[in-house]
Amino acid sequence: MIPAQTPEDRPAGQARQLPPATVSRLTLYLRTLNALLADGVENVSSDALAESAGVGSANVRKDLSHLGSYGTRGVGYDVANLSRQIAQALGLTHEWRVAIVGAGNLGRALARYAGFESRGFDVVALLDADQMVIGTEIGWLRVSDVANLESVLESTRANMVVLALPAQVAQSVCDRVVEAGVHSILSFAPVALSVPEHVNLRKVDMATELQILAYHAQRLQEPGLERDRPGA
Ligand SMILES: NC(=O)c1ccc[n+]([C@@H]2O[C@H](COP(=O)([O-])OP(=O)(O)OC[C@H]3O[C@@H](n4cnc5c(N)ncnc54)[C@H](O)[C@@H]3O)[C@@H](O)[C@H]2O)c1
Repeated sequence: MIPAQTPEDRPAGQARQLPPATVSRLTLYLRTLNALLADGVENVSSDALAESAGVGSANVRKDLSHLGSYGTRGVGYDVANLSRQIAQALGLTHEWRVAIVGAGNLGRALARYAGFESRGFDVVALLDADQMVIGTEIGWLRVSDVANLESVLESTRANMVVLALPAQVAQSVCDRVVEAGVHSILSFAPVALSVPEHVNLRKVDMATELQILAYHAQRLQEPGLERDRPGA
């Protein structure tokens, strides 16, 4: 995920636009580097980083060169330094406060997921339209009424919104989110949403991902075809 940033939000020195594939791979390197840090490892080679992230080592060197990081021959990359650089490039040194709209199966699961906080995302609000759900506690959050969306976004200082809503209401809620000034939106709703150009909208569509996976799985079974892997 690419956190949306206004120029004011952007940490000093981070002005460069990174290729989307690089951004995706940086998140993988960061996860690996954080695990190495936790194990007290100080240096890592591009080959080792490539292997643990499941990408080619040429990709690693190219991606990290975008950050101005070239490593030292025979030593590799300084783990702590590189992890800091990647976190900064991804905007993770910034405080991201996430509101989830839709407290159904998906919204509740996301709200309970403990892994967001350690990666710099604080879930600060959960909202729903159902009177049976509003006021209930999920994890440590109390579900707010979506009728108060604007004031909840303001009081929690949310700067990212996740839409975990039925398709038919997603656009109208999305419009309200944008109008309220939140310009980073991740949507799980199976519908195309339109947003103004200055808004960063990302869509997660698991069904599409599964279809892509099915396509690649089928290719692997066809003899003589190029063995292209998803994500390779
Ligand atoms: N992209 C994916 O990979 C993926 C995977 C699973 C589900 N989904 C989609 O995510 C969405 C949520 O799925 P789910 O299983 O949690 O559904 P769900 O029916 O369990 O939950 C939807 C919730 O949205 C609430 N809601 C309805 N209208 C609302 C509004 N105007 N404002 C606020 N809340 C409102 C409902 O009260 C309900 O609690 C659906 O659109 C589903 O298709 C996407």
